[in-house]
Amino acid sequence: MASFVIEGGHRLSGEIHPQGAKNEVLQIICATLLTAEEVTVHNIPDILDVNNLIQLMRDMGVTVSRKGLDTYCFKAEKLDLSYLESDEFLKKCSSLRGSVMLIGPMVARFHKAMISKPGGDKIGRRRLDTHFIGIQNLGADFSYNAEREAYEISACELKGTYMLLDEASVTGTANIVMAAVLAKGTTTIYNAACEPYLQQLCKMLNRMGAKIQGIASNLLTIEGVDELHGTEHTILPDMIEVGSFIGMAAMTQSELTIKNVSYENLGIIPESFRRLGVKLEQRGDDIYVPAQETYQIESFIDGSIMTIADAPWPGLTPDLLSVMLVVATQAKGSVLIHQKMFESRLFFVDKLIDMGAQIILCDPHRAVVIGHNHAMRLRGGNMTSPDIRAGIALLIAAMSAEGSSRIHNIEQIDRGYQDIERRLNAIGARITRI
Ligand SMILES: CC(=O)N[C@H]1[C@@H](OP(=O)(O)OP(=O)(O)OC[C@H]2O[C@@H](n3ccc(=O)[nH]c3=O)[C@H](O)[C@@H]2O)O[C@H](CO)[C@@H](O)[C@@H]1O
Ligand SMILES: C=C(OP(=O)(O)O)C(=O)O
Repeated sequence: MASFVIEGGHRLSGEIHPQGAKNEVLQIICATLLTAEEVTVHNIPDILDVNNLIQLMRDMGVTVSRKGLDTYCFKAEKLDLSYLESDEFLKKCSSLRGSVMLIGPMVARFHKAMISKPGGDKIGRRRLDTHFIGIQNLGADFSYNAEREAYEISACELKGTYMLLDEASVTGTANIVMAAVLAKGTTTIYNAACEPYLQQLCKMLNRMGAKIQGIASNLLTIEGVDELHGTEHTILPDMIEVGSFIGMAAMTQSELTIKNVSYENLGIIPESFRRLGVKLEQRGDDIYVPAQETYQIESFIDGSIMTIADAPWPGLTPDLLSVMLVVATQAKGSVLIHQKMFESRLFFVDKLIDMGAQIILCDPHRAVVIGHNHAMRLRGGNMTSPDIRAGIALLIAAMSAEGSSRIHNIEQIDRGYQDIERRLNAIGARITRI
């Protein structure tokens, strides 16, 4: 298990470029299974989760060739369907959340799929009902093999239908869309998730010959087609990384320019940081964060205490709440951070409390943060990263802290942030991997 040693208290300066979006690329790679033709994908981040999925595709028989630093071609002409029944395949799926999105394309094109309980962050219950019920509605049979702890899915033919999802699940919507594009007839999905990740997936599928309407809304209409073709696709900048860099600049009182952020796809993220008092400017497609000695949390119009809460898109993504919570520890004022979606994502605050932060964890979903207004710096600490976003939040805390810190289990950070210590050291951080 690798660790980071961080010497805190160094200001950052200069420019940083966000990587391609992890949660988009996981969907896009799975979608390449929907055609026998070549799909070229640009701006693929070099991170653990993505590399594991690419390897899994190769193991399944997909021809994958690297065409450039961040460009790959996928050709799923023939698959080794027997591999999909192997223990090795199931074991690999269980270490990767994105693997759940193999079901939709596999059932649509090859009429069968097998999947073990997918991995990903241990941040509370992560049920798969939306995926399973949606694909069952299209006509697939699911059975649970208790001995192998795996689901077996089969379908002779998928048929379009109307469905109202019980929740706007991101990967669930992607899975159902990928199944529906090759189903007979029309599928209507209401309460669909509509993050830029999904908008990008639907746009790519349409370029491949799919007929999807309602992109960017929560009502998708999909007219099934007989087959899809090859295409080219470029992954958007990772909005969670962009938000992490905004938080990092504010906490370390640094002047930073975040380049080519695709501002129109950031939704409410910039405004949410502004509500914490963080100043930032849109400059073309960049975000400029000036060095700020202090930032003051806003109140609501009626004077009541600010709440930052997650919500399905276009609400605030839950993946940035850990970073926003850390930023609040040095703000002027108080804020309630309400993580509605996941029930174990706030427990990392005990580490921040050890570092000197003033936080009251009210219950698993809510924490009140009373900011220090930079009057007292956090102290360096020794901690373990419980999940990807708590990991980056702790890294931000350590970069702003007095003294040196150690973060263990940084594989969690590597899951989603490319070459992070090299990129941050290039703008002034002092992080060593050991
Ligand atoms: C690989 C990937 O893309 N992972 C992302 C994806 O996970 P994933 O697709 O697994 O997450 P879901 O959207 O299915 O749901 C996330 C959690 O929120 C709850 N929920 C969801 C929708 C809703 O309207 N109400 C509600 O309470 C679910 O019960 C679940 O506990 O979306 C999550 C929510 O943005 C992000 O945190 C993950 O980074
Ligand atoms: C929770 C996340 O990832 P995953 O869904 O892969 O666990 C995340 O990206 O913040």
